[in-house]
Amino acid sequence: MTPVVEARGLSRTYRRGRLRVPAVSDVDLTVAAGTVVGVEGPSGSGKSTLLRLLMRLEAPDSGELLLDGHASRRTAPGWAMPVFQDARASLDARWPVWRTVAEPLLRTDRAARRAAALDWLSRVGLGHVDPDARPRELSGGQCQRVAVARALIARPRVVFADEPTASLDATTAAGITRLLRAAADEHGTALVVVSHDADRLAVLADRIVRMDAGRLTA
Ligand SMILES: Nc1ncnc2c1ncn2[C@@H]1O[C@H](COP(=O)(O)OP(=O)(O)OP(=O)(O)O)[C@@H](O)[C@H]1O
Repeated sequence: MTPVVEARGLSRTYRRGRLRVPAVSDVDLTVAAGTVVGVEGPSGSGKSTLLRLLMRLEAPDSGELLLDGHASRRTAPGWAMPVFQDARASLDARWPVWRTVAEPLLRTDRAARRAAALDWLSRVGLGHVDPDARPRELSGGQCQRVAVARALIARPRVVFADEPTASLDATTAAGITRLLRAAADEHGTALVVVSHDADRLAVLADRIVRMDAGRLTA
């Protein structure tokens, strides 16, 4: 079967003055449908840069990235969903949270979208939050859960998540971990999850890879 994500020799170097900082060096990574790959590694080892390359938010200096076997830049809306490290900044400050959660449900009518969003807010443990609240009225961890709900609501083919449980207490983090795992098991979503939390990754991931100074080790 064609992997959902196939990276070959991805490299990305940043310029800092006269210096060249190799953030990601010659990374090969394959992620099949229904599998969760955990990415761990020390701060500054290139994990977030790798995710941005896989999401095609940045172009690599060299290497190849195939998504569902295609090298073209465009994927269908909602095909790949992100959960960014700074969740609040990734949410539209002007939108009520229900609308943000429902955003990937492109063609559904408004009442159905709102109902689905309320259901997902409840699944991520935000059933008690006003669905018309704006992100500034929520805590960082609540914004993170809004981002997870938005990422999963339309059953995407792949989710790229950067520290999706970092600002959550242990019980809430366990609930979010179960939802991510269920997306893989029940809907065949592929997930790439960056986390500093080795225990959580051990529960969530089928395979854990480690970034070290831009290089990937098994
Ligand atoms: N936009 C940028 N411009 C210049 N250098 C950058 C940029 N983004 C990242 N870097 C550098 O690339 C390297 C990898 O950074 P990256 O954010 O990918 O690491 P990380 O493993 O995600 O770190 P953390 O765990 O702290 O989030 C670091 O040396 C960082 O300073």
